Amino acid sequence: MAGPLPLLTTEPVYKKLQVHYKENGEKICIKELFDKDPERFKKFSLRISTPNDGDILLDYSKNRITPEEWNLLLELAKARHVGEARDAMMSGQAINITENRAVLHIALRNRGEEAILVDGKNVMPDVRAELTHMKEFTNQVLSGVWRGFTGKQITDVVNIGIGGSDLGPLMVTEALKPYCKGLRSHFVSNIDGTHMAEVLNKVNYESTLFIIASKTFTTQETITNATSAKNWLLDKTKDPAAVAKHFVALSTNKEKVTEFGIDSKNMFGFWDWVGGRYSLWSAIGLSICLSIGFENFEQLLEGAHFMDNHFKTAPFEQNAPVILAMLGIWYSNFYNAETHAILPYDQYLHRFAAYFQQGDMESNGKFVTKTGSKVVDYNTGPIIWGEPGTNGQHAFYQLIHQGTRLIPCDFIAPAQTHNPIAGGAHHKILLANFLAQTEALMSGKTSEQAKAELTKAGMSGEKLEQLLPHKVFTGNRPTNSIVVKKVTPFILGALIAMYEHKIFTQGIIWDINSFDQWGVELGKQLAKAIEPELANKDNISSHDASTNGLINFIKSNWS
Ligand SMILES: O=P(O)(O)OC[C@H]1O[C@H](O)[C@@H](O)[C@@H](O)[C@@H]1O
Repeated sequence: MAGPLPLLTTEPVYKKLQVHYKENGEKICIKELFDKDPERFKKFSLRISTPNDGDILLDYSKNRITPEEWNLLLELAKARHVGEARDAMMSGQAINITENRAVLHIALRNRGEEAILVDGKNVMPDVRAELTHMKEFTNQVLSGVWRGFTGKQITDVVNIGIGGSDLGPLMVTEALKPYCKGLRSHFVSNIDGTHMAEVLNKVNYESTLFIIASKTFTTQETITNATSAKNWLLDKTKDPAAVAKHFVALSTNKEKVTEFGIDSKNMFGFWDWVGGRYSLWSAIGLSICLSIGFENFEQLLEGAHFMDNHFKTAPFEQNAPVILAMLGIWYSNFYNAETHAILPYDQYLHRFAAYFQQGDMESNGKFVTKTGSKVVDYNTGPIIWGEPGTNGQHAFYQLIHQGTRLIPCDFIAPAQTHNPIAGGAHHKILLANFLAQTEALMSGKTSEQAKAELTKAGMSGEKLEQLLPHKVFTGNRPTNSIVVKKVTPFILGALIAMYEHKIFTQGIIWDINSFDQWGVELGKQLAKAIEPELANKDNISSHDASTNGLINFIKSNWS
């Protein structure tokens, strides 16, 4: 790619999209598009066939796009050189420019033979060696060869980490519970002592393995929590030798791991080219391996690798990450949608949206372009949120259906459940609700329809007229539906990678660096300054009046 990208809003095709939006945007009626074109579902949906886990269906036909806008959006992806940027990432170039690092989570799940070079060195032998280390350790723990200090078999695993060293393993462990081999998994992230205390109450020191997960091994929350766990163990065993049997570390920082007191042979490494929020595929996935077994973890990697290949080779009009990305651009940058909801109709995926809050918002929550200028006339990353269906339906869907904001939603549903209880009745109801929601969001209910219903129910006159406007649904609310056969490790890996590459593509369009996270630093710095001020009860006056007032109020409540 020759030189830096021009400002997004000066791209000729972006300008064309602006004209289209101005002339058409508010007039596009999804339902009418279906009426006009019986082939619309066929044209605006994509089936990706996996080798053994069925097809992934992405139905994006219920969106406010006509073929004209869609072609322009795909043209925009080309104009922004998404293909070249993708190839630069996948070939190990230092695309994380503010940290001068490659971005190679794809190497962690590369199942092919090809070399991937960073500064001229093939990283694949190291990746494979670490996977072998993880496999051996997992098998030792699961088979009972690895035992606690007093000879008991391990029954509980506590992952201590935060952000990318917590959310991924937690989300995947929950999502793949049906594949659990029997160990109980716990996750401690919050510095709030309650989180650690509650877990320690549940486990037995003789059969508990602590995994200290931290890329940097300097994160205050994690090191404080790990130290408390270590002291708890030492308090019970009265023997420092116990640490070697109950603590392992996942990190890029050998020196700090050793300093903490964990033997380097109990350390699983990774590299600075693995971003925290893209690290579940690395040693950070050890708690996943211990939960579902190494073979299933490999299936997760296989699924992600499959999606990497899809992203790499499929033309943009059939490329799931690019399609999702460009739809998001349409809503964020033209309709000014502020948020994007991820709504999995699968209880096991209950942390999926939370995981992508970090994945998306830490990646694309940036206001400075790669060349350092301020983004002034377009929005970057949206606010990501969501809860599993049908819980969300009974909580916040009211606003999605009848609120004043436009909220594009992704619905994710498996055709088959892992738990077909009551003869499969639950799953049929769940699926009926998923299908009904996307239909309702698109179709809405006109005043005439609502009136007919009220009349049928025996209502008339002033009462009917009063109630009528409240019963109207404007509809035309856009949704994507992502349907899979079943949430297997392979499919989950593919879905996660699909969203990762969507985020990547949007970052390229917006010309921001999706791979740093300076925004988390300022709060950390200021907390360090406040900490000593909480050492005693003295009145504080070194901050603004509000911060002083808050500190002094807290202190006055210490007795
Ligand atoms: O794994 P670590 O180094 O403990 O970092 C944990 C988290 O810290 C910060 O909040 C950010 O840098 C996140 O991206 C990261 O995931």
